[in-house]
Amino acid sequence: PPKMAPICIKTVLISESVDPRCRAILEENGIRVTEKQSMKKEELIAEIKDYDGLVVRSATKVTADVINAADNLKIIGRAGTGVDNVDVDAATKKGVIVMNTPSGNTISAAELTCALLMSLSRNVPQATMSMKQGNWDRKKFMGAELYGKVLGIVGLGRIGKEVATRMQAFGMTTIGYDPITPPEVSASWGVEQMSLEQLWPQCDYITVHTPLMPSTVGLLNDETFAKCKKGVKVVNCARGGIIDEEALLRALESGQCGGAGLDVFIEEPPKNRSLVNHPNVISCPHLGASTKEAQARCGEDIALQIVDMVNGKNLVGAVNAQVLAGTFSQESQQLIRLGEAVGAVLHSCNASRKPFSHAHIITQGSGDSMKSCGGYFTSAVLVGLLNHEPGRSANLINVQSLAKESGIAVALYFQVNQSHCASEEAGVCKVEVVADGRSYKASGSVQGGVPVLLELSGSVFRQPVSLTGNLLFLQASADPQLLPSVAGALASEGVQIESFSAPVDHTGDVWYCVGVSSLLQDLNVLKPLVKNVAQLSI
Ligand SMILES: NC(=O)C1=CN([C@@H]2O[C@H](COP(=O)(O)OP(=O)(O)OC[C@H]3O[C@@H](n4cnc5c(N)ncnc54)[C@H](O)[C@@H]3O)[C@@H](O)[C@H]2O)C=CC1
Ligand SMILES: O=C(O)C(=O)COP(=O)(O)O
Repeated sequence: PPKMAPICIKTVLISESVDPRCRAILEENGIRVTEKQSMKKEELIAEIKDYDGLVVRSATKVTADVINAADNLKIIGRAGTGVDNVDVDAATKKGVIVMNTPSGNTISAAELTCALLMSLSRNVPQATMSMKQGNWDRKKFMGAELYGKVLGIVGLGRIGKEVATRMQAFGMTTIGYDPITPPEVSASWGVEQMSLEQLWPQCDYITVHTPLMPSTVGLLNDETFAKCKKGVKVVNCARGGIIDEEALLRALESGQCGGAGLDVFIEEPPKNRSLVNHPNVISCPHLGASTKEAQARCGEDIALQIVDMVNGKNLVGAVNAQVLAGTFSQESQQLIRLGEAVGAVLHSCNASRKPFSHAHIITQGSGDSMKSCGGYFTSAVLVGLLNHEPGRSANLINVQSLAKESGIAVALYFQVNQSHCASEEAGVCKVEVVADGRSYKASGSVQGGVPVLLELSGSVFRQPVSLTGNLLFLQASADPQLLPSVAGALASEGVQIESFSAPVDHTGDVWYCVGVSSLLQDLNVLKPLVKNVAQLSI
């Protein structure tokens, strides 16, 4: 039966070194935590089976195999920013929330970027190594000032901004490119935006701060290096591959690139050490977020975000599951219960058991709630429709993609209701679904916090039917004798009638709804009395 239970997390696996505050906060909130480290993929696949939550950093590869092996998984928490190590699509399909803590390590990553820029300008790491080898080589490590140089920042989000303002203090001119951050916004923190074509030839230094995604793989490549100033120095503190590693090596060897500061690699740790070993490359083993402060923030943030979600307080940091964002108020929870219940009623009335081809959902109301609930209300109806199909485990996160896979054409409309009578102010939903060419309709509302059914396929109930408990839906020709005959048939099965809702109209085949003490083992006992019978527990 459909249930809008709060997201329940009882057990969490932390598969990497995450600040101890994370475990402490989860445990203080009654969540059992297991910590493991350096797990091989097979171990993770075997271990993840029973956990409700997984907390990772960047080393755990949460692939589709891992996600699909996790029978109870509801959340993947990333104690950090980049989620490129998580197969977010696979998680969404499975109905698993992916959540990160995007601002906890911004300052640390920006500071390391600045450290690499400064080290590149003055050869600090190379000079240190030379000193340790007993040398005193003042000529070899001649540097250049950052003052007056041009820094190109590709990706003007959180980290890009912090790098810009810090390097401006050194007298650098900061220019940049970002397809989303508006130029006037970046201008307010001193970064002039321009196209990449204009940017490349102007830069003495280039630093990248984008996520890793198809459009950012190889942003710096043979072609773009060729457009840069000879001797340009580059920094990658974002993700391995944003600067094409092979193109970088070629540019370093030709002198087109004068030096690189790398914190991240396509493969971590990199097996191919040619970049790391190049004399003009300085590098770190992915240390951008490795500060006490960043780890404390990220560990604490991810735990608090999970706890807030479990307590139905709010949803912060979800990178998929946007549909859940507006679902934490009591009113939206009630609408979700209504949507799921109406969907479940229509599912149970689909006598053909053939798949649904269409779902049309109309929300009507004079208040704002019915207008703004469209996204999650539609998903809730689909959950009710699909969750009862064998092998399906639909929730608000994955149901749109499940509906698409099933070929259901979904349409949503909103109608403003001018009337101000109490029931209509609460809002009414009308849902029509089609299966095997036959249409089924239901309309419902929330009354006194409870979802109610107002109408079922043309039969308007005299009293709203409370959509809770065990319900039987009977389609029969209108007949005053129906109630006693049904009561008799049910009694013979040990089932008592708790409520009986008849329609206003008494012509032709109409729908009745009967509240019962328990569901029937076998619906056949009612078949001689009715045209159609369906049952449901909500
Ligand atoms: N080395 C480390 O330990 C750390 C690395 N990171 C990485 O840093 C990167 C950036 O992080 P944040 O600044 O927090 O992310 P953010 O989301 O605040 O900023 C990323 C920016 O990149 C922009 N962008 C997207 N596609 C682009 C393109 N094709 N060209 C130019 N800009 C593009 C976006 O519009 C956005 O403004 C992420 O890849 C993250 O994983 C983050 C923290 C620590
Ligand atoms: O937050 C990020 O994107 C990072 O790259 C930091 O990774 P980490 O948590 O140190 O494995």
